[in-house]
Amino acid sequence: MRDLKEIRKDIDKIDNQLIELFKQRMDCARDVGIYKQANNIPVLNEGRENEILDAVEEKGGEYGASARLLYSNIMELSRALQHNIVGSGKELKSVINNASTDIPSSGIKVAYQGIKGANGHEATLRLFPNGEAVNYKSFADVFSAVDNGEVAFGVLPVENSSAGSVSAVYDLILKHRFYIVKALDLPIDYCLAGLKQSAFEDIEIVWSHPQSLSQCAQYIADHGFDSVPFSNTAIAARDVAKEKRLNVAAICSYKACEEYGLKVLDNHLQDNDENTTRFIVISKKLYIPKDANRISLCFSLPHVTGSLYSLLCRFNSLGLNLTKIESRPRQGRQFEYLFYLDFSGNVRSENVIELVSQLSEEMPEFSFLGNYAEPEFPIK
Ligand SMILES: O=C(O)C(=O)C[C@]1(C(=O)O)C=C[C@@H](O)C=C1
Repeated sequence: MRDLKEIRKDIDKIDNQLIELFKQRMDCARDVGIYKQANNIPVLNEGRENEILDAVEEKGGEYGASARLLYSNIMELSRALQHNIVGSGKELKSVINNASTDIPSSGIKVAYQGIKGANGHEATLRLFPNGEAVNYKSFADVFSAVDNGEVAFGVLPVENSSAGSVSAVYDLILKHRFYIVKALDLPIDYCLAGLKQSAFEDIEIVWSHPQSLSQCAQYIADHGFDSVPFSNTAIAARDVAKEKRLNVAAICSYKACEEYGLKVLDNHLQDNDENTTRFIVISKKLYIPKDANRISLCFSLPHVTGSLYSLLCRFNSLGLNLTKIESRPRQGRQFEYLFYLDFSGNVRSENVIELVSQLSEEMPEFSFLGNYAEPEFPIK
């Protein structure tokens, strides 16, 4: 066995050589950057990178896979350097610099999906206490209303703490790419809402939105109820009141129960006590409030080996905290995905805007979706 001190001496010697070579390589990358800027050539050259990665993997022998990983990181660093030289992301920087900081709070219409008493309605009232809440039948209708200017903003649920993402909304976000200007985690508390003349023992069937049925799945199973999906919790409550069947109740908010003249037959049905749903506000116009602390992006990945891995490394190396990553299959393209990503930060800080600008140049179908203020913890 070799002596540890001796081995470490060797490592130090090799590192001294490696760091010199690394500096020389970065100097070359900088020179390529200057050449690329002068000749208007894009920073990323996937073909060249793949050639280098294949060659080092082969030459790396038993360490081939590790050599590939090391080089993909090195080239990531060369690209970051070159993006600074060529001044990447000019368009995006100008969009961000021209964003307004103050979101109008009164004299505006705000769209939500469902009817009065729906969780979306409650979220809208909390997000825009002085706005006019306007209801639409579907999530797609909310997007259309924002698109054609019928309303200034739209409020949409994106994720529930126990039932997961609302994938239909993510698909619409990725399709329309409106800006996200606010977000809120709303505590969700469900009751069992029946007719005034019903008793708890009469109930055999529950009506609600599939997400809500899923958030109360254990409760429903424990009581042996049959469940029927509805497009919205408040619509389920309204229809229970309309159809007058003694054995049917809605799983809905306390507000919806009251709104449609129903009686609370049981309380707090959600399986998880900390049940919350995250709502976002979409807008055609970009607003970036001064206290913005969350950034959303969407893109697809370049065809470079390990591109998702190296993307995550970039956030990690800047100490930026990813709060969400969601992938959705691209329509009509097998095994190709669009990514939706949220992270903590403000684009007014230099390292954040540099990273976002670099990604805007490198990620196919990139969109900056917004930088908005979101409370760290659910409101009560
Ligand atoms: O060869 C180039 O075009 C470079 O910019 C150099 C380099 C590298 O570090 O090797 C960096 C970025 C490119 O995507 C490809 C390769």
